[in-house]
Amino acid sequence: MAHAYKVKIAARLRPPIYGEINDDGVQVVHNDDDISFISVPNPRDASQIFKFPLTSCYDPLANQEDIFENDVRPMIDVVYSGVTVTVFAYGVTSSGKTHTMQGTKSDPGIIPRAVEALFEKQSGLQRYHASLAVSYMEIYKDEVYDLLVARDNAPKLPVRENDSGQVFVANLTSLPVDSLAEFDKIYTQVPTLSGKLNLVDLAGSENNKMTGNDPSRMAESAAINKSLSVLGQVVHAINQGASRIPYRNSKLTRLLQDALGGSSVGLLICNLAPGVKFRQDTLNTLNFAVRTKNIENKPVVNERDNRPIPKPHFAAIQPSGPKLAAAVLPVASSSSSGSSRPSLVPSYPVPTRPNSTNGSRVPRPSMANFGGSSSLGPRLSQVMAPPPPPRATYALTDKEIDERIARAVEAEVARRLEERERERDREEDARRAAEAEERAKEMEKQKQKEQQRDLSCGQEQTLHSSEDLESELKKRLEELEQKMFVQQALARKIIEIEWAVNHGKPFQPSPKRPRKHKAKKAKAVKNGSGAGGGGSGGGSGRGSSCAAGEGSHRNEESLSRQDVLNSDVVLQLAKGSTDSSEKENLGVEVTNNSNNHNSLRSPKRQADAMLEDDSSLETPPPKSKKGKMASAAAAVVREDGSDDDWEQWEPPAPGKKSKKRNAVLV
Ligand SMILES: Nc1ncnc2c1ncn2[C@@H]1O[C@H](COP(=O)(O)OP(=O)(O)OP(=O)(O)O)[C@@H](O)[C@H]1O
Repeated sequence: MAHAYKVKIAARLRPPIYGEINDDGVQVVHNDDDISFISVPNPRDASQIFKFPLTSCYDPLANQEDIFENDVRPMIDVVYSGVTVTVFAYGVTSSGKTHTMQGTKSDPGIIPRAVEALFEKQSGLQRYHASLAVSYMEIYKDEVYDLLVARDNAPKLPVRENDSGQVFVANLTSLPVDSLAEFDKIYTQVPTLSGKLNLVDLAGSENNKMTGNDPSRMAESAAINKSLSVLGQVVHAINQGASRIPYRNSKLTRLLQDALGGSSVGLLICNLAPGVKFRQDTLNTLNFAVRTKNIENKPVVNERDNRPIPKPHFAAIQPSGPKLAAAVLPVASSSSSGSSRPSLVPSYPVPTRPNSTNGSRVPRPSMANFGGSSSLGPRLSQVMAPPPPPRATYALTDKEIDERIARAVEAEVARRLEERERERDREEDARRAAEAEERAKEMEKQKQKEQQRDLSCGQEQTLHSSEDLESELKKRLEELEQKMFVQQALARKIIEIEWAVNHGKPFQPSPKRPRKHKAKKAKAVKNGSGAGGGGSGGGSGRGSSCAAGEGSHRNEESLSRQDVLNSDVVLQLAKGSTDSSEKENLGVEVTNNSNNHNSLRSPKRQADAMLEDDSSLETPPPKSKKGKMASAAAAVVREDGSDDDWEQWEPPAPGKKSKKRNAVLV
């Protein structure tokens, strides 16, 4: 919750200028107990004195520096905390508003001093950087004009409100008053504060009787009166706790909205003209001041607090001061002119300040108490009564209130800065977290890519290795198959030789296998009946043709088991059979040298030759019909050698045999 901060009110009574009578119609009183107030006799009853205790009361001897140092310079610090500050001068024509706000070259007022202070403060900033820009506008006949463009074609500027409820003048020129280029360079890197100092010189609050009969001036005065009237209505509505504040009824109040119940810190300087001549205007001005000082702003939160102020309103105590009611705004008509036009009062030499020894007092903040929520009514009523209120009735002095307000503002500013710091830290953390997350995602993607690459690489390798393995297996299989064929052929021969030896009969090669079986086998192999199929197919193929069949297969197993009938042994047998007698016994005729050649060949070539010669391994022919081939084959495989069929089988006669063999070998 933002701290409520009341509008500060200062009153400055200018010295009489040339031609004016110093009749003590209005006085600034500094009591011994350091209470200052503005004293104005009741115009209708001089015995009655109205006393207006305000935040600061400056007598005619106060100079520009006093006002600036006491009331304005503290606001500069607030501006640099990011809070909008509005200082506006209010008073009757020629009361000294322009003198207070602008001053002269030799005696500069609040505006040049404030700008100078802003620069001083800016150069002293270490942690923050600030840019300064100036806008200058005039409200004339309830229209806003930009004073930084040529007057001839200056358009009327609209007053608008942004999303956060801040009122601004659209298209108003804003000129940088420092090197903006340098600021831009570091703008994005450092935090910036957006404070605003509104310095407002209002039009005279007098009635338009003094404007004469000039129609143009009358219209001008009416517009001024209207805006000042609305200003009074706004102040009144705020004090009443009204649900609707008529800010929009005039451009002036619209633009001062922030300073009147908004988020701006406000300082109202009431300029007072001396003498009985201005007494009624002075009362009007001070009435306005009294009502305005009850307005509470919230410098931090841009929200207007329309809640009723817990202090009795000035109007509520009007019965106790019947004369005061007439002095409350709106004012009656009088002569008036815009703030930018020259003063109606000619300028005269200003009296110099006398030495302090002559009893005049340096203006200082009033010590009068106005801060208590219930102090205004009694105080005002006491103001109406001759005896001043006892000191004890004031709970706090102005100084204490000022200190409290300053502390509250400082605390709020510190809180806001901390909040911004935390916000920045949070943003930084969030940014870092987002970056880390991004990096993690990136790494994860990279990892997945690498994994995919490795996987495809491994698959390729596996594929290659499996292809290699397959071709290797095929190669080995072919070799084994070839060996097996060789062994089968040899085994068959051995069996036949053994049979011939055992039966004392000459070796007679098996009858030639029919050609068609060979073709079948080739077809089977071609159809990919597999290695096992090749082996068994080959065996059966040959078995079916030579009647060796399973028997030869079993013998092949036996050969491989005992490793006796390996190719060397077989070759020896074959070699040994070269003897002619044995040749006769074995039934091997060397009529064809190809057999001898075969025995001298390499195992592979021998196998090929044997296979080729396999045609000579003729199975004993069936006795009768084809159907007996199977039983003959079964007889061959019996190990006990008691094969009736084979015994019954007679090798062919030599003559027939050679004929047959020739037929086979050819
Ligand atoms: N404190 C002061 N000390 C000396 N002279 C002053 C002081 N205040 C005002 N004056 C003089 O009084 C005359 C009127 O003052 P100024 O023009 O500032 O009044 P104003 O309120 O701005 O009038 P307007 O409403 O017409 O703009 C000027 O000549 C100015 O020099």
